[in-house]
Amino acid sequence: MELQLALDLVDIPGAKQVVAEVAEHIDIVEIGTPVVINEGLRAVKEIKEAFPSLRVLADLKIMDAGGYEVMKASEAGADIITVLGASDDSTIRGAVEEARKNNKKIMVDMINVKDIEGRAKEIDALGVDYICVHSGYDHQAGGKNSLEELTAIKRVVKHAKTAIAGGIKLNTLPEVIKAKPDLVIVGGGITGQLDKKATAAEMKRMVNQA
Ligand SMILES: O=C([C@H](O)CO)[C@H](O)[C@H](O)COP(=O)(O)O
Repeated sequence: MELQLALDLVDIPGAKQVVAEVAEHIDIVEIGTPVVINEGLRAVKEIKEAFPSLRVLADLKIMDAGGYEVMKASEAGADIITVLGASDDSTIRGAVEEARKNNKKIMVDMINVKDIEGRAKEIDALGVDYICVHSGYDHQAGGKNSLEELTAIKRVVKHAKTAIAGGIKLNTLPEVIKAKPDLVIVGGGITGQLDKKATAAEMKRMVNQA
C-alpha cells in the first residue's frame, strides 16, 4: 500500500514548502486540480524538478482530448495523470495510448460515476493503471465517503491498482486500510495539520504495516 499527498490549496512556493517537510514519508505527490488551474502545468514541472525522486501526479481530471492533455502533462514531467471515469472510452483509450508512449501512468477518477462497479469493470479492460474512488470536496460537505465504492470496485477490478481519496484523516485511516486499497490519497488530512511531518510519518507507518 502506498501514500499520496494531495496538494490543492497552495501556490508553487507553498507546495515546495509542504513537500520539503514530508517528502520522506510519501510515495507520490499530487499537484491538485485547483493548483493546476491557478498555476498551470508549470507547478508539475517545478515540483518534479525540485523533488526528482518523488512520483508526481497531475490531477487534470481529463474529460476530453485524452491523448493531447496527457502529452502536455507528460512534457511537464508528470508520472501519473488523472482522467475522469465519466468520460468517453475513446478519451480514456487516447490517454492510455499516449501514457504508454511516454512511460507514464493513467489514474481514472470515478468521481460522480453512478454505476461504479459496472464502469470500473469497463475501465479496467481499457488498460488503465489505477482506478480511484473519490468523494470530492462537495461530496464531503454532504458527509459522503468512498469506502463502499472501494469495496465495490475491488470485486471487479482485475488489472488496475485501486485507490481512494476524499477527506481521509488520521482517525479514519484505519478503516480505509482495512478495505485494502493499493493507494491512499490524503490532502487536508496532512496539509491541514500543524505538524504535517509527524502526521505524514504516522500515516506512512500505518500504510506500510498493511
Ligand atoms: O481531488 C481532490 C479534490 O477534487 C480537489 O481537487 C483532492 O485532491 C482529494 O479530494 C484529496 O484531498 P482531501 O479530500 O483534502 O483529502
